[in-house]
Amino acid sequence: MQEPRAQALLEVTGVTVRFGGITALDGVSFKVMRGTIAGLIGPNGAGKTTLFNCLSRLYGFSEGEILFEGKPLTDTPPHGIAALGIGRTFQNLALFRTMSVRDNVMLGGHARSASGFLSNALRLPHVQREERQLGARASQVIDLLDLQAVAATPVADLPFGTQKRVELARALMSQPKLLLLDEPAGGLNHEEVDGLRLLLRRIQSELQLTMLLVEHHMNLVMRVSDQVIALDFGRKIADGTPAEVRENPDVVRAYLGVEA
Ligand SMILES: Nc1ncnc2c1ncn2[C@@H]1O[C@H](COP(=O)(O)OP(=O)(O)OP(=O)(O)O)[C@@H](O)[C@H]1O
Repeated sequence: MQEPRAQALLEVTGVTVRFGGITALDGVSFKVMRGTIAGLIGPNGAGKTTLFNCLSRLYGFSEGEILFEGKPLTDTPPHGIAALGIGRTFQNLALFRTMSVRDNVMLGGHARSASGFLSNALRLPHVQREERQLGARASQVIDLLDLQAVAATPVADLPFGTQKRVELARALMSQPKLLLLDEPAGGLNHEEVDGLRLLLRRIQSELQLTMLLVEHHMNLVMRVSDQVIALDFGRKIADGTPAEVRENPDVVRAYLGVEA
């Protein structure tokens, strides 16, 4: 039997999504191995967001299959995706701006908590235990993302780059096995992008996390990813190491719009 770490965590096979006359994804297949960072690139309209939305079950697909840990994703309803181990961040931050960093982070853990509304309201002993565990985990995640100094600060009072780290922290609270990052470098300055690259590597090594990121910031994708997948007009045009993909003539053509 194969070692679990050597297996693909995610296997996308022949996924096709159509919106009326538009084929947003056209038979896309790729694998992401456990513990690796994969970058998903492509010009505007290539199908990157559509693919993310398929992975978080916001969109259905007319053909193909997505296996997560060897099981069809379609076996799990959309609201069960976080509990299955797939977390995500959004292009536009989805934080509660008047709440503190710590409270925002804590909320990320509730997506996976087992307690129901009634036992929460009654503060039953197992709920209190769960709250304590969530609190301890929030402290760990806040430390990992260097947010200790601002833990009590309302999110609205923080610079945009720090707010993005809070969103990342919140996504980590659900203890995902696969983290989908939607343009994590969007809106960040040069220095912040470099900090993000180191942070993603730290998260990967400390939490043994697998990540798939959609990103337009080429420098970040090429430096942080173990594998890069390129889409164009809904089709996969390249899949390999950053060096291989950067030199691929179809990728060069897709970005420059000229013969390579
Ligand atoms: N809900 C939808 N209804 C109709 N068409 C859609 C929908 N979502 C995406 N599309 C179309 O599918 C194609 C792929 O779009 P998608 O947003 O996945 O591309 P993208 O690679 O994420 O682009 P960008 O980099 O600009 O975010 C586009 O032609 C888009 O107009």
